Amino acid sequence: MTPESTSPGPTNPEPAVTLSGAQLSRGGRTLWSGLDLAVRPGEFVAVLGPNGSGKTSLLNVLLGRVPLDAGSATITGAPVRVGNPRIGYIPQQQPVDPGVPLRGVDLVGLGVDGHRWGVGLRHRSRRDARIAAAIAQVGAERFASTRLGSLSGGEQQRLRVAQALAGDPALLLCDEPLLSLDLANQQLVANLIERRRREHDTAVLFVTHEINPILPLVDRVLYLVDGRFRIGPPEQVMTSTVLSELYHTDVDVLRVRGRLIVVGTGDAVDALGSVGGHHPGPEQR
Ligand SMILES: Nc1ncnc2c1ncn2[C@@H]1O[C@H](COP(=O)(O)OP(=O)(O)OP(=O)(O)O)[C@@H](O)[C@H]1O
Repeated sequence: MTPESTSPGPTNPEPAVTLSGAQLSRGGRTLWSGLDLAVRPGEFVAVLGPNGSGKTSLLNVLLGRVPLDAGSATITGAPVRVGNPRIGYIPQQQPVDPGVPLRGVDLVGLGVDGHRWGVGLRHRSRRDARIAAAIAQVGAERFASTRLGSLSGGEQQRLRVAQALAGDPALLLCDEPLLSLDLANQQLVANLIERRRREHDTAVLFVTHEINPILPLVDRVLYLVDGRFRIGPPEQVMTSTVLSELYHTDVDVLRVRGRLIVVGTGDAVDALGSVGGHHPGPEQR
């Protein structure tokens, strides 16, 4: 597959992300190779795959933290680099020690001037206004001045979203942002990301093990398995045929009340881990 977009223009804008012939090996293993992908502005791409398939490593490549072994990667037309202000990043949730003196408002502040360490915005009032706007965007005014370690996982995650949005990103990289959130907070965080995408044409690369909470939002899926991958709309990739090919074993994909249930057999049960929503939901338990 080759990146779909050619020369940028009003009807063919610069892709938010391009990967061309991208290859990455870690620990002596090729995670993926020959990866071609162009993500257009405003596109929502879910990145799925079992543990260790290279999803987080892909985000690290786009963040400029890990070099490709072959091929190239660009962000809004420019080569990847560390500290790219066009990128908003929501990392995997880490527990925050209650003793850490960082407040929500400080975390969001890093999103405003994090790419300009030691310089900051010229006018403090403008910086404060941007922080306040980002906090308001996620409805976190009530707890923004509280220490992060004293906040619930859902409250912390809202502030991480605010931090990622504060820099006005063209691309949002989200690493399992719904992990360990209850259903209401999953919905809330997914809606915040979706609103950003819709209102600002921000492209979204969303790493997840559970596609169901975001299924209505997803334009395309990038599914990585043991060095193999498929890219396409969910209805073309999340099928028994495609997943059986990727896993080299029988995998059934069922649609139950708008949810995708992935059922593997033999090794696939282990290989699938928590992939793609095969967990029994409350209604199946
Ligand atoms: N710095 C590193 N050095 C060596 N190997 C690494 C490094 N970082 C990651 N890896 C290996 O690369 C592989 C892919 O890791 P990665 O974190 O990208 O997977 P993932 O698909 O995000 O997994 P998970 O679903 O468990 O988060 C793993 O086998 C991991 O051990």
